[in-house]
Amino acid sequence: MMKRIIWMISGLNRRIMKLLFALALIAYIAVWGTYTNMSIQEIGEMKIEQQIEDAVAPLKEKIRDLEQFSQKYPPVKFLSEKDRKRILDQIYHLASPASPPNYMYNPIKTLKTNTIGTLNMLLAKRVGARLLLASTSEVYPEVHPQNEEYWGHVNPIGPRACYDEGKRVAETMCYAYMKQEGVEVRVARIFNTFGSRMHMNDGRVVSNFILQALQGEPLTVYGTGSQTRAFQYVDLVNGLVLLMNSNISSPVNLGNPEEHTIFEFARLIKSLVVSRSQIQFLPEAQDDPQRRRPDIRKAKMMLGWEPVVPLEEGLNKTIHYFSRELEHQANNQYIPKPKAARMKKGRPRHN
Ligand SMILES: O=C(O)[C@H]1O[C@H](OP(=O)(O)OP(=O)(O)OC[C@H]2O[C@@H](n3ccc(=O)[nH]c3=O)[C@H](O)[C@@H]2O)[C@H](O)[C@@H](O)[C@@H]1O
Repeated sequence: MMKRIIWMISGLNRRIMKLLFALALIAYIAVWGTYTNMSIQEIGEMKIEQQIEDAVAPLKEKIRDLEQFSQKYPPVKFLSEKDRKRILDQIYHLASPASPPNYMYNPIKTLKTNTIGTLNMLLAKRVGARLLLASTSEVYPEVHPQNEEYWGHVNPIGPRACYDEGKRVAETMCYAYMKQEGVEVRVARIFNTFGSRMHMNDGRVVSNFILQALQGEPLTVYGTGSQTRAFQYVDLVNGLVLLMNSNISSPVNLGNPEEHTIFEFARLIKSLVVSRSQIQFLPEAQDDPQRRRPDIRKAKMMLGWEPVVPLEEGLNKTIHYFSRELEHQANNQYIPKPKAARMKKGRPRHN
């Protein structure tokens, strides 16, 4: 074999040998020339590019791995309408100022909350959510006691109209959406509810009287104090949850049927606080409903709900909460003031 190769090389003549050598030399010069013609800057750039390439390579690898990983819950925006899941299995629509001085302060806002706000909530139809509207005893002052069959009697141009007419139209909207669009609605007509964590400047009678009694100020009774109310502790929330989860789509009263005159109520709070405050009679509030007591037979029968916390126990809890808040506020040098309702004309008197 070796002999054969030597024989082949020796067989090439000198001319061919020279030609091969020249070609090899040209090729060598061409490659070296290209390299040496590159500027130092270009060589530097090449090196940086190479370094970037090296750093990015593992990241590219990682992205390829992640792309193979199938997500259980991909972002909602990438899903088709049919596959999108909703969190709102239920909506509690409780928004609205509730204290008369508050809702009368900005009647337009009160109306907007109860009308436009309720319409917005009724977009529940888009997601198939069930909507519970917090309505009010204010839809029916006039007959006594109030059961759900009574349709109410309100003054559409009075100072309370922004609230009670607002709530009435909110109920109307709910039932229109129920009939036309199939929205599931629940309507709770809530009667005078109070409790710990209510705002001290709320302006309703419970917070006003407790605050006045604790601060040694006169308890302000509007009118003669012979008007009545029935007060419910905030454990009423259990009634809302039961109603939401029931199949009752017609309105249901939630409240405590234990009825007191406002004067009796002022005396009760004075004694629970052990306060030396006087009772002061101010002019009657305009359009003030004179008698109110819920008929809660429907809630008892259909929801198995009735008030659990007795009035005095609920008041004691609230008094305790308010006195702690007052201590806290005193440290911050802030003195809360009870808010006054809109009055008929007249002079204050004391008993
Ligand atoms: O909870 C209800 O069923 C409804 O009734 C309340 O209205 P109202 O009962 O007039 O609430 P308060 O402001 O607490 O007044 C109760 C009674 O106490 C009187 N009052 C109020 C405050 C006060 O300092 N002194 C006083 O004598 C009022 O004139 C009224 O007769 C509110 O309108 C709503 O929050 C609610 O929907």
